[in-house]
Amino acid sequence: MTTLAKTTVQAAVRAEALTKTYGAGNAAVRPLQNLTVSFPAGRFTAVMGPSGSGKSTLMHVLAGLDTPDGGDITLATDRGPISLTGLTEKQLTRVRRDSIGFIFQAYNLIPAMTAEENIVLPSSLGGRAQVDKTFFRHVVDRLGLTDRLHHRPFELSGGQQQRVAVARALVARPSVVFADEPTGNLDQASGAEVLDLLRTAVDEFGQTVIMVTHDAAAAAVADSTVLLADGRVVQTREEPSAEELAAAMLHAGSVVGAPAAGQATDGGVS
Ligand SMILES: Nc1ncnc2c1ncn2[C@@H]1O[C@H](COP(=O)(O)OP(=O)(O)OP(=O)(O)O)[C@@H](O)[C@H]1O
Repeated sequence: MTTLAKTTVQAAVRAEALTKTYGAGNAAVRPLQNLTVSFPAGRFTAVMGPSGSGKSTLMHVLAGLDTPDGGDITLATDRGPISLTGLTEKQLTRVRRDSIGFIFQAYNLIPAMTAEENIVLPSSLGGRAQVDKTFFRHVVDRLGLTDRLHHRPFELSGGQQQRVAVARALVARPSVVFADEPTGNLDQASGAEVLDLLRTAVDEFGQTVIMVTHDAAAAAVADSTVLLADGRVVQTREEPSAEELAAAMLHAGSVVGAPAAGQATDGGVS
């Protein structure tokens, strides 16, 4: 019991026995199959797995963008732990706005708005307290966006657009930042820059980052990696090398759903 309590306190997000099914009968797809995982606060965790293993579904469900069919999700926030399951849509919207940042592969910026307007948009919705100007300047400066603030997305490169999206996710100081393939559309140099910024968010701003990636080199930037296969956690690794992760991905692809001998299988990475 003591261990469980300690794990709960240290976890930024904990998911217990998540299930999710799309469709019915023979056409049913089960992207989450009794999935339990814990993401420690103040750390950078990568989520990897074969295509269709449930990574994006997990991110969306953990971030309150989609609802699981069963299981529990607990998010540690400034106001204490919040269970996402059972919240009304209105309550969920508030939790997303106040405690969650999300970075999408396709940036998802508002085309008619400047970079600055995009960055502060979530913070200005719903009567929320305005963004901390000092922190805004710090983030924008660290992300190299100071002289791009008045540009619209179409006037920015892909890498710059993703940096705006990273700034948007960080400025409100959410409890946790989810990133779903944030480097998937970027060239290698821009991708490395975004990864460096996510690392900075953890190391300098003390934030929690959970990132889905297909790229073993990108995952190696994280502190630990959770490997999914067939809707379950099959392995967790602390500070793995890119080579170890590439080998683990091959293994997960060939032994879908079967935990590797001697590996952690409870989903806990804290
Ligand atoms: N809205 C949806 N409706 C029906 N099926 C869905 C939906 N979203 C996801 N799926 C299915 O659920 C499974 C898991 O999808 P998910 O996107 O979570 O996998 P993934 O690991 O992120 O894959 P990839 O690496 O290819 O992005 C897939 O078979 C997918 O087709």
